[in-house]
Amino acid sequence: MADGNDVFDVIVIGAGPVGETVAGRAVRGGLTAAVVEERLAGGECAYYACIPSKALLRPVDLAAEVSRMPGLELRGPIDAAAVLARRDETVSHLDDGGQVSWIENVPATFVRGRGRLAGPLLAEVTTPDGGTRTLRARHAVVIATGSDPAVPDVPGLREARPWTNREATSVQQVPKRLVVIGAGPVACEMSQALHALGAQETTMLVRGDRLLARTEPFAGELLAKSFQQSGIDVRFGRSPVRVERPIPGGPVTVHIDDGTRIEADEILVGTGRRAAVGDIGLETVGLQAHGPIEVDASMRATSVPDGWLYAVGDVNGRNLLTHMGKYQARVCGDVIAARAKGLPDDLPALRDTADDRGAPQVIFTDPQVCVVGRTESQARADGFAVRAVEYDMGAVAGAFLQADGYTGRAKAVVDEDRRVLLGVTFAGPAVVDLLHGATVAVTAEVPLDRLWHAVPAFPTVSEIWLYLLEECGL
Ligand SMILES: Cc1cc2nc3c(=O)[nH]c(=O)nc-3n(C[C@H](O)[C@H](O)[C@H](O)COP(=O)(O)OP(=O)(O)OC[C@H]3O[C@@H](n4cnc5c(N)ncnc54)[C@H](O)[C@@H]3O)c2cc1C
Ligand SMILES: NC(=O)c1ccc[n+]([C@@H]2O[C@H](COP(=O)([O-])OP(=O)(O)OC[C@H]3O[C@@H](n4cnc5c(N)ncnc54)[C@H](O)[C@@H]3O)[C@@H](O)[C@H]2O)c1
Repeated sequence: MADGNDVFDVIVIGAGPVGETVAGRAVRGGLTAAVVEERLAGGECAYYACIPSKALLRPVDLAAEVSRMPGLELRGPIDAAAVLARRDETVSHLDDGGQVSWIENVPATFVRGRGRLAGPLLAEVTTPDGGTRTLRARHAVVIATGSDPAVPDVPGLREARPWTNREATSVQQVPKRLVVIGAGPVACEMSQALHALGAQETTMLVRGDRLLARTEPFAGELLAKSFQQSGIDVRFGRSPVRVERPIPGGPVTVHIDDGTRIEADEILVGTGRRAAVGDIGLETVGLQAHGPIEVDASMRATSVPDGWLYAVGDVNGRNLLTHMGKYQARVCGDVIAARAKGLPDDLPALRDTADDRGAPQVIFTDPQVCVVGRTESQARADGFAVRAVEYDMGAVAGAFLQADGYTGRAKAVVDEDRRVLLGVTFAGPAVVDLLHGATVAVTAEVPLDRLWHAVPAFPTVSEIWLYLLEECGL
């Protein structure tokens, strides 16, 4: 049984960016909270995903910018050792002391160990010394355990101990020959970063016919062109059928479905994620122990009676993005506090409405790919009266000042019935800061006739908005 010190209003299992945020909001709402973490507070995002990957990509982006500006020249290739050293700084050398202090300053109680449900409102923690600590929640338990990389069932692949995002982002010695499986954000970002940092022979095996298949087709086409120009070997319609690595850590041979094979120093899988629900005691509360935990718009697990279990972030499978998980966490922490105090729990801020409209996302490659809302094909499939307009970003004054030979494209998807934007995509250099304007327009459903009066400054790349609206007939 939990002793008096181990009873909290809210228990959060998993101290990634999402779990930390739930605790912060619940305490802000007047509750007490405990946060359980088995590895590093800060989660995948801080040490093996968003932060280190962007630290590896930023110099690549800058170098590309320099190469497009006459009069500027890099003195030599990118100094990979310096980049890796800076990467180590950005991940605090894998020391989570700063994150633990943040949690304690909330103030919330930090509990190091592996957490699992042990029945309604009960969690059991296996502590690093092998002991067990039982925590009891008065109001809610929140699962924020994130996700793990999915490794495809290719004969010999698991035995070859492939790299996942963890090894790729914490790389110490960049392999010269690299094979990457996948064409999503992980595969694209890490292929470009590692290629620029020394993986001279980088081959991407893409089972479909484009990169970033969930985005507008032109985004993947621009990216593929950029990869091919830089020397990355992108093979479409190709999958590995067998992998061999006879000597652990030695060269790896990848047999491909066209009968050819590649020898490489390392193989990286970027083939999606699985919700981290293994061995967290879901069966003790009647939930199935595989797949994302389904939740309602207040983040409550839909299949658990009495409404005390919540799930936020990657583990609920809504949108596997840090900012969307943290948004869900704000909803979740606030709604738990409201319910605990018997306050109205159905205010607009206490419901997730952003996930369904389409999350904003930036793929930090060169070119950058920024998306929010629906693509044209998604909007059509959802039954909207769609009008889609595109514009060449290279024709915008701000863009051609930005770089010689600026290549980029933008697209807006409009709901003709309501005259609001359903989705926007930008692909090109230095487009990242255009995204939030698009997010405001899409999520707040700003009518096009009002958007027309949001005049973009000259000569900025934002003038793309003017041209897209003109294409819509304004
Ligand atoms: C290479 C890569 C790059 C990415 N880049 C971006 C990006 O640029 N922008 C973006 O928005 N998203 C990005 N993402 C996605 C982002 O990393 C995730 O969406 C985000 O980390 C999810 O946060 P989370 O808190 O739900 O899970 P996590 O960050 O995975 O944290 C979950 C935490 O729970 C802990 N845990 C798990 N089980 C238990 C247990 N039983 N007991 C105790 N603790 C437990 C884990 O140790 C972990 O610390 C990237 C992902 C990858 C793989
Ligand atoms: N900058 C960012 O926002 C960013 C960066 C990295 C990751 N993420 C997020 O993290 C999550 C994971 O990213 P991801 O790229 O691993 O997953 P993903 O699901 O986005 O892409 C997986 C890719 O692997 C391919 N694939 C899947 N199974 C395969 C198989 N058996 N054989 C060959 N190919 C296979 C798919 O066709 C796809 O191209 C995503 O939700 C992504 O949005 C975000």
